[in-house]
Amino acid sequence: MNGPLLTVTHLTARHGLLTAVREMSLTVRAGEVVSLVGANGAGKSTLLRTIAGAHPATAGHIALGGRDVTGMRAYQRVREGIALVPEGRRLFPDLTVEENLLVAAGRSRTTRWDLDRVLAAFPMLRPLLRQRASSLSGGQQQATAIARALLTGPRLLLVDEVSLGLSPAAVADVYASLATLAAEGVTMILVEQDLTRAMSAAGRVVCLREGQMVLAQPADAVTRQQVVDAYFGIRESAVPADASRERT
Ligand SMILES: Nc1ncnc2c1ncn2[C@@H]1O[C@H](COP(=O)(O)OP(=O)(O)OP(=O)(O)O)[C@@H](O)[C@H]1O
Repeated sequence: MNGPLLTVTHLTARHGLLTAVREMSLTVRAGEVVSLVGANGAGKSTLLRTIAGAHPATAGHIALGGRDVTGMRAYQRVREGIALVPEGRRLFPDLTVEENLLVAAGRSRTTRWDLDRVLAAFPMLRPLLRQRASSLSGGQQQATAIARALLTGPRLLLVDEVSLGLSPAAVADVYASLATLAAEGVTMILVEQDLTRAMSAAGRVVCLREGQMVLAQPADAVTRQQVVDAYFGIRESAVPADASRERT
């Protein structure tokens, strides 16, 4: 089994007085795909952004491959191998798909992910290379944003809100490409609201609630109901122990 690639230790991140991520610890092994789920405001985006250096950590540590990156700026973490696809994707709308991709390719850490290889994982982008990003559908934009992140040669790919706002067909296309990346051993943390997708795409499901991790289980060892219960904070103990006796 591969060793840990990402180690998050007692991480706290705030927005002013609000603690969005509270003393969270999480380890992700090389080659692992983790789905991060949780209700709106649970802290998923803040966790991803803090790992990527787009938001400051108040306390705790983040290490990649054993190297502490907590004090590094976002661009330095890209060089270390952390790539974030943010919510809203943030493409350059006036540039073509190819230009958006090549912006990142110039900063690649490795030659492993060149344009051809990325396009093999995202075949839907090939006919779109000359189109301006502003003319793309949501699914095409998401594919471009993930492909752009891949061209930085990441060791860890973070994708916020993979399927938010996409049509069912676009979601299927994006997940087909993510499955290709997973098969190639790309380590990923995916924020996904769709629990069915979250559980089928990942090896492990991690659920956050109010800035804390309330479930972290192999995807095949947990039921959808258990994830839903963790999501809403419903515990078995909330069901009266004598409820079944009352019915008899
Ligand atoms: N820029 C900000 N300023 C102030 N508070 C913020 C900011 N961004 C997030 N928050 C708050 O931090 C908490 C965690 O938000 P975060 O966006 O990390 O959650 P999330 O699980 O990603 O939810 P969503 O699915 O809505 O994006 C929420 O209470 C949110 O209101």
